[in-house]
Amino acid sequence: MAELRFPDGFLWGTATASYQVEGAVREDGRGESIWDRFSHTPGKTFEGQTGDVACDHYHRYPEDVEHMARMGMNAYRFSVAWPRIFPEGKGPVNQKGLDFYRRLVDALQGRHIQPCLTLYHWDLPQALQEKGGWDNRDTGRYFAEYAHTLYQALGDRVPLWITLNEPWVAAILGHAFGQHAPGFGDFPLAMRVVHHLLLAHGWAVEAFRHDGPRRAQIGITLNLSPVEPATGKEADGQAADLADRFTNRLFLDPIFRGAYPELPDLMRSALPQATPEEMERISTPVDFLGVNYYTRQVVEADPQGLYGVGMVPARGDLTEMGWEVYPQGLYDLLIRVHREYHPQAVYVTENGAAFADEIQDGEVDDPRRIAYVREHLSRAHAAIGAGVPLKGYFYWSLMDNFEWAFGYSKRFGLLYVVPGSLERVWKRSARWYAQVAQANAVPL
Ligand SMILES: N#[N+]C[C@@H]1[C@@H](O)[C@H](O)[C@@H](O)[C@@H]2O[C@H]12
Repeated sequence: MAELRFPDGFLWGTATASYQVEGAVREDGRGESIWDRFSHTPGKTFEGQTGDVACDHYHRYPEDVEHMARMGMNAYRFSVAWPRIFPEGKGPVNQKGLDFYRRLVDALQGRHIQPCLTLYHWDLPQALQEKGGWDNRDTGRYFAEYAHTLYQALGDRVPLWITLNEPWVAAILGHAFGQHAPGFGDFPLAMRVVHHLLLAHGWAVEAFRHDGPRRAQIGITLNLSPVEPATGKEADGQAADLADRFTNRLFLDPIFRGAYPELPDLMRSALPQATPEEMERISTPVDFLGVNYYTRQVVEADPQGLYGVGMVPARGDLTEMGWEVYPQGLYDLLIRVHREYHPQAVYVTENGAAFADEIQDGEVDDPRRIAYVREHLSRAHAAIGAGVPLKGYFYWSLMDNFEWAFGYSKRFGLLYVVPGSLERVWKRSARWYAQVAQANAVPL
C-alpha cells in the first residue's frame, strides 16, 4: 500500500489543556482561575457552560492514558493549571496540585508516552487578575517562579516544555475583543499584555536555562496562519501584510529577531516602550517552536475594518467553527517559519477540526476528520522533505472538551465524550490515527 513514512522517532500525540478537560475546579486546594470567573459570568459562554466538570480528566486520567497507549501515542501535550500549584498565583505551593501532575507524568511514563507540558494555557489565577493580571509586569515574575517550581518538581521527566500557549489569543481575544477571559475590550491594554506575556516567556526560558532540567527542551506555542490577499490589488496586499504583522509577526519577530515588526503608529504606540534589555530577554533562544495551525486568513482592504483590514468570510469546505479546511496552509506556514525564523526544531502542537459528530449504536463515523488529518499530515510530510525540522504532530484534541466560549458545542476530539456519563467512545478517526502512529506512516 502507498504510504508516507515519517522520520524515525517522530512524535505522534494528542493535545489538551487543563481548564478544557480536568474539571475538579474546587478539588485538592485548586484556586480560582480567570476562566472559572469568566465562564460563570452570565452571557460569556454557550448556554452558560463551564469547565467545572469538563471531561473529569482530573480523576479519569488513568483511563485517558490507557486510551492514548492503545492508540500507540508516544507523546501527550497537556497544560498545568497554575491555580492548582499556586492557588493565589504565588506564595505557598499546593502540594496536592503538584502531586496530581506527578501522578499524570508517572502514568504517561509507565506507558512510554512522552509528556509535553504547557505551563500556561490561559487559566491565570484569579487572585493575580485582581492585582492587574497580565497588565501588571509582576505577573510575569510570578509566572517565572511558577515555572521554576515545576522545573524542580518534574525536571527531566518532562522532555518538552512550552511556556505559553497562543499568547496572541490570550492577549487579543481576552483583552481587546472581550471574547475570552478576563473579558476586556481595551486595545491599548491588550498591547501591554502582548509585551508582558513575552516578558513572562523570556523570564521562564531564562529560569529554565539557569537551573532547569538539563536534558529537556523548552519552546513556545504560537497560533499561526498564512495570510492571503483577497485579490491582486495593491490595497489588499497591504492589508494582508498588516494582518500578518499583527497576528503572526507580532510574536515571531520579538522571539526570533529580538524586535517587534513595523506596525501602524496607533498600534505601535500602544505597545510599551521596550528596552533593549527587555527585547534581549524576550528573544532568549528557544529549543523549538510549537505551531498551532487550523486554517488560513484571507483579507482585503476595508475602511470599516480594524486598522483598515477586513476578513473575507471563509468559503468552501468548512469545519463547525466556520474555518476553511486548507491543508496547503500548513505546508506554506512551516516552510515560511523555517526559512524566515530558523527555529532549531518545530512541532505541530495543535492541528484538528470540529465536525458535527454523531454517535449511533455506539459508533462515531467521522470521515471528514480522517480526511482533514490525512491531508494535513501529507503537507507536514512534504514540509519535512523540504527541510523543515518538524519533529512531531499533536492532534487537537484527544477528546471532545470545553471549547472556551463555545462550551461543549464543538467537538474536536478523536474520542467522543458522552454528555452526562463522560464515557469516552473512539471515533473512527481515533482508529485511523492509531494506525498512523503505530506505522509511523500515513496510508494514501
Ligand atoms: N478553537 N479551537 C480549538 C483550539 C482550542 O481548543 C485550544 O485551546 C487553543 O490552543 C487553540 O484554539 C485552538
